[in-house]
Amino acid sequence: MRDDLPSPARPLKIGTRGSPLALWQAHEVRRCLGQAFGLTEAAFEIVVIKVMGDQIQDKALREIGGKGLFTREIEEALLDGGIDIAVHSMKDMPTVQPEGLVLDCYLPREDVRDAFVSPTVPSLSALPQGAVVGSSSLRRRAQLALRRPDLKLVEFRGNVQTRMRKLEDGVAHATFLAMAGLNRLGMASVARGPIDVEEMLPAVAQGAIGVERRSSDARVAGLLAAIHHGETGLRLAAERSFLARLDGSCETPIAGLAVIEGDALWLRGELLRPDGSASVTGELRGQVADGAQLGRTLADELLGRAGPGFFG
Ligand SMILES: NCc1[nH]cc(CCC(=O)O)c1CC(=O)O
Repeated sequence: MRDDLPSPARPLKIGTRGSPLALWQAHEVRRCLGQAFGLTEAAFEIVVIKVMGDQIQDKALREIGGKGLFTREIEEALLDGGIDIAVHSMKDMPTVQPEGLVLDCYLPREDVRDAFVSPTVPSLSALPQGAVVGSSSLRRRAQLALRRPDLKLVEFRGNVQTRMRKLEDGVAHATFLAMAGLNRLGMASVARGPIDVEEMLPAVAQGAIGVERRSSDARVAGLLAAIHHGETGLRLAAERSFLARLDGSCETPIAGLAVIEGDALWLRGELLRPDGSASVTGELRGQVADGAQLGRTLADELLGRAGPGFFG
């Protein structure tokens, strides 16, 4: 193994998108591997890869459609050997990986909650009647429309700075961002605070970073095993099997969250109509090791209650 470690002469190539959050995540994986194996930064090379989802800024992503808008080019680089590992926000990852790739390494999960962000309004419940909220997340839009049909929703994309500028310009009174991203970028102060998961159930895998590799690469598998966080993996196994059973895509508003309490895993899920006119929620508890099965069972239960044509 020692002979196989990355070195400045043969660096491990880490593929990532170029956004500030993506770069932070890639640096964090480098830091964890460096610490686990006593390697300096020179033993790694960060390779920034442009993805389709970053190049289109003027449209809601669901209008462009298709899964993997943030991952396809990175996975192609992994498959053709241009990079050795790929670092992803698990929230943006399709539930099925391309032939030849595996995703079984997760860093410890950050805060899973959404943040309420507004220059003028102190909290979600303090939003006045008819206030304008910016979000392009189908889940957040549907959750808000369900609970607060009086609010006006407008599309909102771009990085944190762009969104803050739009708020300052009065384009909307408030927006939502993941606490995880804000915490990682040292920007938690832009948030008024986290929203309880009881009030807004987060996206499946929110706050989790995953590292993908080639299935055939035993050397890299050994490196990644040393930094894998087991509890995060068990939680994501449940959440992602829930999502996979629902065939969750960018067009379906779905929320899901698993937490581990001792030997028990507690999975909550929510399906919404995109216009927020209806939702079905449910929860299941079971053994930690049965997470994937719990996810499928909860998905089937919610789909049964939703009935055909629920998503419209
Ligand atoms: N869809 C974009 C995206 N993917 C991951 C995060 C945040 C970090 C995370 O959930 O790990 C964000 C931005 C946001 O929702 O605010």
